[in-house]
Amino acid sequence: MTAGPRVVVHPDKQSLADAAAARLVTAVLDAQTRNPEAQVALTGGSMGSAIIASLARTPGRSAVDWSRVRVWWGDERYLPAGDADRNDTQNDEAGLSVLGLDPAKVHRVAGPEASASAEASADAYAQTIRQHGQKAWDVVLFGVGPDGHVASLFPHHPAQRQTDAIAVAVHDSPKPPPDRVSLTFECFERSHEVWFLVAGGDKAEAVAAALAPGADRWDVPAAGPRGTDATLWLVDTDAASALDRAALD
Ligand SMILES: O=C1O[C@H](COP(=O)(O)O)[C@@H](O)[C@H](O)[C@H]1O
Repeated sequence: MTAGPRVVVHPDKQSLADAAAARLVTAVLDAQTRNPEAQVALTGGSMGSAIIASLARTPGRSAVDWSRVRVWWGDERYLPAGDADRNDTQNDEAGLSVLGLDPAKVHRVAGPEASASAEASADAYAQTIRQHGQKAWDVVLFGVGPDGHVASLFPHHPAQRQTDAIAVAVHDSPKPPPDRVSLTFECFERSHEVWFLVAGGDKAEAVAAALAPGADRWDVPAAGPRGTDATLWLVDTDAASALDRAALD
């Protein structure tokens, strides 16, 4: 069973990031009452860094035992460690280190300097998830591209159709860089909570398309992932502008 999408509209990008950060603190605390460790999958892009920056500033973060949080990425651009275009680098620059995570529990996707190919990196990441992952992610964060992509699962891209795998190599990505590693839809199915964080008018059509009844993930990947407990669309007013607001209230 999965939870149908629920939309929460915030006035602007900053208040969305701040509210999502506060929500994440609560979700992590809850997860740590269920299990020894909380499992969180981070995301890149504009909102992926915005939530980390807000988290690093929120006083409520001190309530969490961050040494009991295991951090993953839903996708990574297949670039060398430290490259400014990597999702983890952008999250680091936003303040990830301020949280006090245990570096051994921060699971980064290997880049070309540490793996023979994106395929080898995807296999190694899947292996690490098998070793350390619990039965399900507690929270998976997604940004959404203007084309409706999530993680590195793009519309009409064959990597979307990979089954029987936790992680997949993505080549010829329509958004640079061309080579990436992404977790699969199959893997994201094991999520308690899935949160889409979306700000900006350039994302409005993608948000409306993903939330349209009967939306197909092949056309709009963001229509795919759902949590077993919650599927939250945390959006700002601009990103919500193509939604039928009457239907949201
Ligand atoms: O390439 C990617 O894009 C999305 C969204 O990025 P944005 O800058 O349009 O917000 C991101 O969530 C994803 O993780 C990433 O690799």
